Amino acid sequence: MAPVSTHIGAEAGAIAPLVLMPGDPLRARWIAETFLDDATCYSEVRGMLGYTGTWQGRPVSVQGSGMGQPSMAIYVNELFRDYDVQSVIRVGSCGALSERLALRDLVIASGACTDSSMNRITFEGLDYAPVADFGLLRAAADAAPEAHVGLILSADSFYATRPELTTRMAEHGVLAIEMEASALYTIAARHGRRALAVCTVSDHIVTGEETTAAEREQTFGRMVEVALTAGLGIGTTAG
Ligand SMILES: O=P(O)(O)O[C@H]1O[C@H](CO)[C@@H](O)[C@H]1O
Ligand SMILES: O=c1cc[nH]c(=O)[nH]1
Repeated sequence: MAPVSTHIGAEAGAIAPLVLMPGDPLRARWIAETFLDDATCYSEVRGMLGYTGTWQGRPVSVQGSGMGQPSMAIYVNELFRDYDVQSVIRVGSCGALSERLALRDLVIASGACTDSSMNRITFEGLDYAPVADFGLLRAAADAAPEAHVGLILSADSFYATRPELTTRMAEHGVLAIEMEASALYTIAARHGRRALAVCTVSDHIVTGEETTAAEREQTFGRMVEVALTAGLGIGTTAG
């Protein structure tokens, strides 16, 4: 059988109803090798690795998204449209914007602000509020009582040209900054599917502390456990 989508080289039926989605394709490989049983690689297109295996006997896939909302949007659109995926949980890294957060803390994003023009174009000047699926959010918060639950900022630029605007977001309660959740939440809503972002603090914008690339790739296991527990706990095969 031939692949059914443009950017994911998987055959029909090769991707599970629940997909964990890190930005880093090598984190996808680490998650598959570390957490899943009988994982097989279904796509290597553009190096954006995807795997399907099982966790506690239930099928789960892991698909890299790349960095930024345009890249995430390509993969998540194809997962929902071409592979009938029901739930996507981003398992990402993020930068802490508040001193209440420490390196390696978990952040569960109830909603995602953004500086991206993607939704401005879609909604023609209206301010859409991209939010997590409530069932997934509640399940993840139950699975990780230590996590911070709240707003994050999905920025288009890793290297901010106007850091004062990030500070203003933090002054309005935004906990952390990353680059994909806003598009994920918006596209999931458009398709009537479930989405959540669970992130690990990889660097601290206030204190300047940071983790290494190898740590971001291979040591953020707690967010993976939380995502698997939440994603499989709520009946992911339902429409
Ligand atoms: O570690 P990932 O999941 O890629 O997430 C964060 O890391 C990248 C930037 O270094 C961006 O994709 C950002 O959202
Ligand atoms: O997008 C990101 C991810 C981690 N840390 C940041 O500062 N930004």
